[in-house]
Amino acid sequence: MTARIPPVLRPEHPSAKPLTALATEFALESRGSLDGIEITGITLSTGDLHAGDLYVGMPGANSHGAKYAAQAKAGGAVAVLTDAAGAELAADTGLPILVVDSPRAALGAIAAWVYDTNVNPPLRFGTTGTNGKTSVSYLLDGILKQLGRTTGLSSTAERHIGDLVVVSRLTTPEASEMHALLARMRESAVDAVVIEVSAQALSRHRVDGIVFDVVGFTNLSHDHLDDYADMEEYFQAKLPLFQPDRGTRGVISLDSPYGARVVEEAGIPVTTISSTPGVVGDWNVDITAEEAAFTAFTLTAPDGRELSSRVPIIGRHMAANGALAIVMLVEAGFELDEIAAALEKSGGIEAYLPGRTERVSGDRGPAVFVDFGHSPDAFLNTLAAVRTFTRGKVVMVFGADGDRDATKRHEMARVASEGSDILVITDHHPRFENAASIRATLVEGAHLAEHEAELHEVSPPESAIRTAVGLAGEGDSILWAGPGHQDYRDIEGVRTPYSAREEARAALREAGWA
Ligand SMILES: CC(=O)N[C@H]1[C@@H](OP(=O)(O)OP(=O)(O)OC[C@H]2O[C@@H](n3ccc(=O)[nH]c3=O)[C@H](O)[C@@H]2O)O[C@H](CO)[C@@H](O)[C@@H]1O[C@H](C)C(=O)N[C@@H](C)C(=O)N[C@H](CCC(=O)O)C(=O)O
Ligand SMILES: Nc1ncnc2c1ncn2[C@@H]1O[C@H](COP(=O)(O)OP(=O)(O)OP(=O)(O)O)[C@@H](O)[C@H]1O
Repeated sequence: MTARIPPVLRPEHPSAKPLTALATEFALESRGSLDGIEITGITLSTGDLHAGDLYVGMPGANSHGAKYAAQAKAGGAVAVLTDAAGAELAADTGLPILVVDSPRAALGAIAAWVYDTNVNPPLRFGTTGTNGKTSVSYLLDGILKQLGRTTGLSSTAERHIGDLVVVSRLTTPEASEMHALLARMRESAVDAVVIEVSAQALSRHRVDGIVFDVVGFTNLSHDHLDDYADMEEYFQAKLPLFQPDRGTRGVISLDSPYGARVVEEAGIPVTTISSTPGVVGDWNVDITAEEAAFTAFTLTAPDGRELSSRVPIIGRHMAANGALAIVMLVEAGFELDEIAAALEKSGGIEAYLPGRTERVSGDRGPAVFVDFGHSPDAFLNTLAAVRTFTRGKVVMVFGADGDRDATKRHEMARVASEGSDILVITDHHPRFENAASIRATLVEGAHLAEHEAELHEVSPPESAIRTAVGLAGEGDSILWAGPGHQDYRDIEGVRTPYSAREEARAALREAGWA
C-alpha cells in the first residue's frame, strides 16, 4: 500500500516534555521564562511545524533559521533553540530561547530526548558507501521481513514503516525528522530499523543520537566532490559511522580499496567481506549464476559454513550487496542457519528495489532497465551486469546532474562509451546549469574512451529514450541511468513531475513492444 500522507512522518501520540527538564538535562543557557512550557515535537523547518514544537533556528548556507522564528511562533512553536546570533534574531518573538554553540551539533541528542528514541530501541542498522546504500538497505529490509520482523526503512527512495510508504526528500533526513520517524516506527511496533547514511548526513550530524547495532560499508569511489575538496576528505566523512558513539559492530566490504582503510581506522570491532576475486575477507562471496531476473551467490563464513541464495536483480555487485546484508544480520545476532532457512523457503531474498536496474520492459523487444546510477563506478557495474545476459547490442542513455560534482562527468561518459555499443547522451536534472553545455562535456568525455560507442546526442530525455528504443530490437538491452525511482526533473529549481519508468514504458508501447 502506498499512502498519500505528508512526507515528514511524526509520532501520532507524542508525549509532552517540560522545557525546564530539557534545559536541565542538557545544561542549556536560556533567555525568558521556561516555566509551564511543554514541548511535543522539534523541527528545524517552518515547512514542517506542528503546534507545541521547539523550533530550532539553525544557521544555514542561505540564511539563519532564527530569522523565521516569528513565522514559527505563528505556526504554534512554543520555544526556540538557537545560537547566540540566532537569539538576537529571535528575541522580538517573546518566545523562550535556549542557546547552544551549534544547534546542528546539539540537534540529534535533543531530538532523541524529545522523542525518547533511545528508550528500548529496536535493532538498528546503518549503511554507508558511495554506491549500494539503498540496495543493501532494501535487501536487509527484505530479509528481516523473511525472518518475521516488523521493519522500518529510511532510504534515498522511500521511508517505510511496516506497510506504510512515503517518498523521501533527503537520503538521510535531518536529525529532528529522523528521530520523529523512529518514534513513529515505535508506535507501529517496528522491531528492526534499516537506515541509509550519506556522507553529508555524517558531516551534518543527521544521525546523531543513534547508536547503530551494526553499521555497513559498501565501497567508495568518485562522487560528491562538489561537497568535499577531494577523495580523502570524502573518505574521512564516512569514518565517524565506524566509531563507538555511532556504531557497535561493523561489516566492511573490501570490494573497493577504501574498505581496508575503514578497517584500519574503525574504532569498533569489524568483520570483512569480499566478492572480489583475489581479495580475501573474513566472509567471501562467489557469484554462481547471472541471469536476466536474478543473480545467485554462495557466501562462505569464516568457519567454512556456506549459504547459497540469490537476489532478484541483475549484477555481481547486487549479489555482493545481498551478502553484505546477510553478514550484517549475523553480526546483529541472527544465526546463519536461521537466515539460510528463511531465504530457502522463498527461493532467495525477496525485495523490490525501486529504480535500481529496474526492468520496465516485457517479454518482447529490447530489455529496458531504469537505474539510479550517477557515478563512474555505478556505470561500470551496471553496464557489466547488463552485458552478461545481452545477446545483442547494449544501448545506454544518460545525462548528468547540473549543479552537482562536475568533475565526474568526463569519467562517467568515458565509462559509458567503453561499456556500451550505442550511447545516447541526454539531459538529467540541469538545475541552474545550461543543459547543452553539460551534454557537450559528456560528449567530450565519451571521445576519451578507448572503445567509442556509436554516439547520439538527444534532448530532451523523452526523445532520447525513444531514439534508444528505435535503435534497439529483440535481444538488445537499454540501460537508462540517472533518474531511477525519481518522480520529477529539476529544471531551474522547478521540480516538474517526470517518471523515467513511465516514459520508457510509453516509448516501448509506441514502438509496438507493449
Ligand atoms: C547542503 C545541505 O545539505 N543543505 C541542507 C541545509 O540547507 P541550508 O543550510 O542551505 O539551509 P538554509 O536554506 O540556509 O536554511 C537555514 C535554516 O532555515 C530553515 N528555514 C528556511 C527557510 C524557511 O522559510 N523556513 C525555515 O525554517 C531551514 O529549514 C534551515 O534549517 O539544511 C536544509 C534543512 O534541513 C536541508 O534541506 C539542506 O539539504 C539540501 C536540500 C540538500 O540538497 N542536501 C544534499 C547535498 C544532501 O544532503 N544530500 C545527501 C546525500 C545524497 C546522495 O548520497 O546522493 C542526503 O543525505 O540527501
Ligand atoms: N555494491 C555496488 N557497487 C557498485 N555499484 C553499485 C553497488 N550497488 C549498487 N550499485 C549501483 O549504484 C547505483 C546506485 O545504487 P544505490 O541506490 O543502491 O546506491 P546508493 O549508495 O544508495 O546511492 P545514492 O546515495 O545516490 O542513493 C546503481 O546504479 C546501482 O546499480
